[in-house]
Amino acid sequence: MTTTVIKGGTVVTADLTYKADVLIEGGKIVDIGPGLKGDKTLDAEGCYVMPGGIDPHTHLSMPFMGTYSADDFEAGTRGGLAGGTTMVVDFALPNPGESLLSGLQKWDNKAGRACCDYSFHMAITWWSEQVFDEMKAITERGINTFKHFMAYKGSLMVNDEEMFASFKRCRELGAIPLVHAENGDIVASMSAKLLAEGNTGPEGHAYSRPSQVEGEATNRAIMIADMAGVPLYVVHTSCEESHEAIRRAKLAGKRVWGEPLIQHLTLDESEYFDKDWDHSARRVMSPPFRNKQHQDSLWAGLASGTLSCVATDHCAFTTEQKRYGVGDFTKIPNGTGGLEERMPMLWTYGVRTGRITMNEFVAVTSTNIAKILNVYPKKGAVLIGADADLVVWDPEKSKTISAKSQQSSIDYNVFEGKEVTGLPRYTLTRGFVAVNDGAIETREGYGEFVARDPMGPVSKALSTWKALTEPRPIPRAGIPASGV
Ligand SMILES: NC(=O)NCCC(=O)O
Ligand SMILES: [Zn+2]
Ligand SMILES: [Zn+2]
Repeated sequence: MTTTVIKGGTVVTADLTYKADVLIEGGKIVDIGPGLKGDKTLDAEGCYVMPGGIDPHTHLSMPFMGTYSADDFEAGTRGGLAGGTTMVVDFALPNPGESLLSGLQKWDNKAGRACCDYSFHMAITWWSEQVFDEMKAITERGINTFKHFMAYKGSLMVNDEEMFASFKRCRELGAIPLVHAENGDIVASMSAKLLAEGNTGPEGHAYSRPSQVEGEATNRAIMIADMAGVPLYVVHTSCEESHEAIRRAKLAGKRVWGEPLIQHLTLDESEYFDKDWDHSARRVMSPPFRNKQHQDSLWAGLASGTLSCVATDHCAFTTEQKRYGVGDFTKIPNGTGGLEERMPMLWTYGVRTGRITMNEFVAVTSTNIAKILNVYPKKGAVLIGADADLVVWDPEKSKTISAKSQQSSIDYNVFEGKEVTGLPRYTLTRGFVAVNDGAIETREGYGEFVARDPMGPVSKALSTWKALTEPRPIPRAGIPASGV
């Protein structure tokens, strides 16, 4: 078998920084140390050798709001690799009333085109005995996370009773529930009022989803998860109110993780006040972009560890698709791109500004989520035996982000014109060099499904603690427990 050596670089992991070569064989890391030799050499002089990024939140070819998100698994993962991401986790979305297994089959079919490894979260969009039963079959297929939409009333949204039932099932199975935390009833009511008052433009989207809507839902989901006895992962945490709820829960010993998006960290609400309808509509996503105070809160969360992972929620729509919502902001397909930009933007606005360290960068782009998903150290690590999903990061390489040179298939880029410094020289997916000295040489269909076992360390610990402390009957002399 041929070997590849990454030579002369500095290995950067979530907790260490040291000079070493990395030797790869059969898609795995087989040695780390000085003076290594291989059949093929990749020059990493002046570069950092880091675990490839894991994006835990994408929607590729997602049927949504009367259309499909425009980037499929090929274009999405090609963009990811171009920006240093070597694994994506997409959401399998059965329609309400549809079997989870048939929903999964559809995503299996689409993901066959992926250029890097991938996994799925399963969405719970309705509740029944069938869903309860199929959740077990889903975990046996290597999926240990279940997503719940608290928003999108009338389509994907589940109510508290359904969420509580599903969370309890997650606990039995050792799985982790995820939530899109926005109060869908309030959003629907506020949207109707705004439209009736003539607020039909894209800014209406932001007005209909203030931060309280997110803070309330986040806190509610945390409390429901605590009563069900499961950990909770809150996707796209965008504001202080939601972060506050997560922070408070963490300090109280609850097992909760928050996931800010690169868009919320670096783009703000002023985008919605642009005079150009297309400009504003292209940035419509849920939750919407927030103000600088909320952004500061998210950055502080990454630095302090109260927020855990930076994702993209990559869900790209063309301008033509966005125009479905001319005259009614509730019809603008929600979503933005970011797969190619996540790592360079976070490096530029996080590491280069001193908001986070290089090791924290690795933690929040890769290692933390690998641990949460229970795939560490196969993924998210530079260790002997780990998959050779690596990025050789050139901290001096710069570019200006532009739709003209992007991998995504859409006609604009929400980060257009941003100058980034810090880009991959090489990106390796299980040893295959998909980005070669900046050239994109991805292989469609190369990606493999990554199965994830349930009952990861946190689920196990919390389950043990909840079993120890659960309510018990008090034995009383002369009173039978059965009441007979
Ligand atoms: N975030 C967004 O606006 N679109 C994708 C679906 C979701 O995650 O809510
Ligand atoms: Zn969402
Ligand atoms: Zn999403």
